[in-house]
Amino acid sequence: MSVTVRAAAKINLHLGVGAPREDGFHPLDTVYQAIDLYDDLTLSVAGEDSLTVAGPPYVDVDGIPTDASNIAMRALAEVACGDAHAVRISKRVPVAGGMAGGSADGAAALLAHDRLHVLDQSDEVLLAQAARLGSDVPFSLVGGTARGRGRGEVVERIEDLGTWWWVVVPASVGLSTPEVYRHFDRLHPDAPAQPAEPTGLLAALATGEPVRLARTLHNDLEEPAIDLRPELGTLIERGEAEGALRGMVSGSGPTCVFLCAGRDEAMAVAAGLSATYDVVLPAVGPVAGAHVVHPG
Ligand SMILES: C[C@](O)(CO)[C@H](O)COP(=O)(O)OP(=O)(O)OC[C@H]1O[C@@H](n2ccc(N)nc2=O)[C@H](O)[C@@H]1O
Ligand SMILES: Nc1ncnc2c1ncn2[C@@H]1O[C@H](COP(=O)(O)OP(=O)(O)OP(=O)(O)O)[C@@H](O)[C@H]1O
Repeated sequence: MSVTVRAAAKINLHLGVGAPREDGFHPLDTVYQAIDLYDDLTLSVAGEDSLTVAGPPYVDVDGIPTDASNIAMRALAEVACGDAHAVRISKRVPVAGGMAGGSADGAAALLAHDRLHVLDQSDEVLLAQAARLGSDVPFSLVGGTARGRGRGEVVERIEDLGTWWWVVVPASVGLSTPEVYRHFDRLHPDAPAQPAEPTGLLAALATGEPVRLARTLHNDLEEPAIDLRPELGTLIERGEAEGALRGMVSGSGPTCVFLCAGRDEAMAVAAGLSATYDVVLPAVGPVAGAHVVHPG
């Protein structure tokens, strides 16, 4: 008996970051969107704990711990009541890419555990478990388009009837999320306590018009990420020259994402970028949060 859960990568359409709190975390006002780039996690009961990861060549499988420090194993340690488990992850979300790949696996493990053991816990309980694992994990459960506050873990769904086409360009070497936040602090020692609100973006989302959304995309971690990796600035300019409405760093980076006018435009931008960049992935959002699927 096994259960497979699919969980999506995220983009931050808006990422407002405030001055660090006393606990070291930064207050956020963010708008997440789940896109159709997925990890699948399969869970079964076993004699001893084990974890294996497989993925396409662009996924840095060697950069993923397979011991108790893997976020999927941490999730199980949080909730398991004695049983050992075998975990298989089929990974497509770039590692340390700013797309919440680890968080997706943490959310998938929580949901798979709940379903495998027929616990049928409430959303409230699962969301509280997710918040203990990491700031992005509750959103990985919820999916769709949602506003995140607190340190990102307080998630509120947003009605989003749009279909948004993206082109995703991962980097071959990841960036550390804490390092990007530390660099934000260096660049902005006088950052206000309150993060920037996504007022314009929420209005643009409601119109369903990509040109309007493009004008309101905002990421406070873009500047530190580009300062650490200047080539990301070149990539963003190139994607916009290829016809994207707007390019931006995804979360803490280094993955860059490009909003396009529609499906055909995304395919054209992807074809143009493919001449220079090895991995270029068209994607659409919003999509569902973590959910059970039949193993493929
Ligand atoms: C950059 C984002 O992806 C935007 O959604 C998230 O803020 C990162 O979320 P995450 O990877 O789930 O982060 P966590 O695992 O909770 O924290 C990892 C580290 O990131 C930094 N961190 C994270 C979230 C936050 N609001 N402030 C922070 O300063 C802290 O150094 C923390 O020790
Ligand atoms: N299941 C997992 N998948 C990927 N990385 C994991 C996993 N478990 C632990 N890690 C570790 O966590 C680090 C960050 O990985 P992750 O892919 O979640 O970064 P990220 O997408 O930049 O995160 P975020 O966008 O939430 O800040 C990796 O470098 C790796 O060492």
